[in-house]
Amino acid sequence: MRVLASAPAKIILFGEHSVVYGKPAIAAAINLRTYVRAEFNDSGRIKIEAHDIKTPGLIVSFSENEIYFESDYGKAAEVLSYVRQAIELVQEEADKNGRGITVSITSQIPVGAGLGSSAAVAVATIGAVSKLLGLELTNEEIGKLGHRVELLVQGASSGIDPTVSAIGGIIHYEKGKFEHLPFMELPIVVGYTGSSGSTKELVAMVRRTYEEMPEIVEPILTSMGKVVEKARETLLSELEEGQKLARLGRLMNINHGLLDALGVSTKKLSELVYAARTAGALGAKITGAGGGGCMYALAPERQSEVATAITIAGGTPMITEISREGLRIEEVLP
Ligand SMILES: Nc1ncnc2c1ncn2[C@@H]1O[C@H](COP(=O)(O)OP(=O)(O)O)[C@@H](O)[C@H]1O
Ligand SMILES: C[C@@](O)(CCOP(=O)(O)O)CC(=O)O
Ligand SMILES: [Mg+2]
Repeated sequence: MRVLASAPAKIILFGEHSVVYGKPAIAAAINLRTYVRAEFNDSGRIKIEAHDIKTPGLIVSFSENEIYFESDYGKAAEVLSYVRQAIELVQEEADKNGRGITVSITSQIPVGAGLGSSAAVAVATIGAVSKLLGLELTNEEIGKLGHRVELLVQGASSGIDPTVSAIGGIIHYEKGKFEHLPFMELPIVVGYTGSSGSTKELVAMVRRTYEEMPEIVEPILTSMGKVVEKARETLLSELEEGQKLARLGRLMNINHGLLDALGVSTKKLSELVYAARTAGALGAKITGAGGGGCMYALAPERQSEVATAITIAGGTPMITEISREGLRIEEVLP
């Protein structure tokens, strides 16, 4: 039997980082996907084929007739820990870990770019392997298992990314609970700096600042939570479309400033944010953990101008759409 599953990337519209501290956040699935194929093999082992992951450079040294491999294979193996944990959790749930399984991954999502590649790979793996092992899980349950994977690998995770990747659409999320917000096409442009940041490290960095200066960081996190509530209110309001987007844009700019105050922006991210605003975006901010990765801009009728401005500022623009669908089983072959 062979199963092919896919799960989408996301952008965090409002509230990354503060969501880890129990504040609300809003995220949307977008139409870039990670595909995971799972099938049984006869080796009795788990085999992972990750086709899009760059491993640290290969280092070899030679003497007269010997080759010595000096690469850090520990690091390379660590990169696959989301996939490994996802497979192990499903095996536990299914109470089956006898048979060999081959998991093969291809992905459209840039890695470490704030677009939730870790959650998408975990959710798609859980989706494919659970189906292979005959477990009947809902997408919501798969999102919860994805959260456990992120907690195991990262040490901390709010769970918003695996939730939105599993169920799709636009969600308001707080402490493990979510609500779908009305679906709307948001005129967004994502700008990729080309560099990456590790969520695990950035979340730990914010935690250290919090512990060192709680009296300063707590009010920042509280303000972020308030920005999110205002954004939710705006999205649900009867305001005319233009006014709604203008208000959301202003809230994005405030949210970006607060993220910058937490220290998760970079020079390049800020340059892309300002380039987008100058080109007419109503708002622009980081999406995801920061430290590199992506920003996004809200740019009704200005998407192509903003995309050009992002290119000129040295980034890669991506005009993406919100995805209604979360985890999808693409194909089951006997
Ligand atoms: N296609 C993939 N195959 C295997 N692992 C992946 C893939 N995409 C992402 N990952 C895992 O997710 C990690 C990146 O997650 P993270 O630091 O949370 O950034 P983000 O979720 O913003 O991309 C990678 O280092 C790798 O461990
Ligand atoms: C920083 C955070 O709020 C979002 C991280 O998203 P990403 O892994 O950078 O795509 C962490 C979390 O919510 O668990
Ligand atoms: Mg992640």
